[in-house]
Amino acid sequence: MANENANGNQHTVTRSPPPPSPLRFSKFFQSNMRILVTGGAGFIGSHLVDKLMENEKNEVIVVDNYFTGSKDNLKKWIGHPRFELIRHDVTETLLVEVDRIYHLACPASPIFYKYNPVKTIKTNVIGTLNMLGLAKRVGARILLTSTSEVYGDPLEHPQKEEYWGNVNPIGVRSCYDEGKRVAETLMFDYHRQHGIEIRIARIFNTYGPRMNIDDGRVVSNFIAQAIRDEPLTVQAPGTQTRSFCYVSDMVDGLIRLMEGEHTGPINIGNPGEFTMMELAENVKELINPEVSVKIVENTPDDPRQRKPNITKAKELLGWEPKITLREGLPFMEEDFRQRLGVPKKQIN
Ligand SMILES: NC(=O)c1ccc[n+]([C@@H]2O[C@H](COP(=O)([O-])OP(=O)(O)OC[C@H]3O[C@@H](n4cnc5c(N)ncnc54)[C@H](O)[C@@H]3O)[C@@H](O)[C@H]2O)c1
Ligand SMILES: O=C(O)[C@H]1O[C@H](OP(=O)(O)OP(=O)(O)OC[C@H]2O[C@@H](n3ccc(=O)[nH]c3=O)[C@H](O)[C@@H]2O)[C@H](O)[C@@H](O)[C@@H]1O
Repeated sequence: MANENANGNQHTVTRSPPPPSPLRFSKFFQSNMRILVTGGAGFIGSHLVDKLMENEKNEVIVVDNYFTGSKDNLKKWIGHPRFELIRHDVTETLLVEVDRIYHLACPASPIFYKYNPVKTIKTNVIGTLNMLGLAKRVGARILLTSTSEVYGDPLEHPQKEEYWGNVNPIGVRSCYDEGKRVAETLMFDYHRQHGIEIRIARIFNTYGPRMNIDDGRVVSNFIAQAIRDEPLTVQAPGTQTRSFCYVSDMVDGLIRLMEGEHTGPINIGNPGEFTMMELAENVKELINPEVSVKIVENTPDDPRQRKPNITKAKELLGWEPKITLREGLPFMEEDFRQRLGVPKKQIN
């Protein structure tokens, strides 16, 4: 068996994959697909769970250690007969019987992934090894949520999947970006050596309702600051760019990748590119025109530009994002206002 990689090369697979569970082909309704979502109590994970639970043939198991996620994000499913929530750290082995593994468990906000960098590396390396071991034992297909951070501070713009990146291996972000790079390597080695069915998504900055209010990422920071009448903290120089994808588009892309025929890596993101100053101006205009913008010190190794080339996602998955930044920000504002208990001011 052979599979195409992002460069169009063939990866030779030496063994056939383990046989999947007979349930996948069961004639009579039980649950056709038993799906594990690691990190399912987090921001993207909980939206993914909502979408997967819409299909009554899916049974969903979430494992999460609640480091950055919360049971609150899943409260509508707790007690549902097709849903199970397990407090578990992916750095420990896990024995469950499943057909699909969406492997998201990993803190994503720089503040949180830098808080305990050794634990972040363990989560990416040991956590991914454990999930691959599980996939191998039960013959499950596994999808890894990798990141645009594997491109580091990119010297190529926009970033195509073929680009190998410009990553500092010893910097304060390395626990995350190098951790994800090793996780991708492990995925391909298990694929080549053991025939595991793999999928790799390279996710670009995603935002939406349910992000932690004090998550520290830029969109959640600006929205919370605008609602609280606090200055928007643009980290210097403010000309650095990001491309922001709304969470429902992201979930749609991840499911298409999982159920499609291509291993990836495939970029999933919205190519609309903004400087941080432009983002601040959009938030100001849409949410609170009276708020000020303050330039503050940046953190080391902050990538200067980031924009996905999504040709592969379009051609191979028939996917492209639908929601623009200016359409998505108000949905997030509504969620943040509700959680902060601050209604929108009436403008006369
Ligand atoms: N949101 C983005 O912009 C973005 C971009 C690129 C990649 N990603 C990737 O997508 C995934 C989800 O990101 P998110 O934005 O939802 O972040 P998040 O922090 O909201 O969710 C991560 C979840 O993983 C859990 N977790 C962390 N370490 C764990 C461990 N050792 N064992 C079990 N659970 C653990 C957390 O408690 C949390 O519920 C991550 O893998 C992240 O690297 C996200
Ligand atoms: O999409 C990705 O691949 C990665 O993107 C983000 O990393 P980053 O882009 O650095 O995310 P933010 O912390 O939101 O920072 C974005 C930009 O906003 C700036 N920023 C951040 C916070 C703030 O208050 N003000 C501000 O100007 C930062 O300097 C940076 O240039 C995520 O945190 C990672 O989990 C994810 O893997």
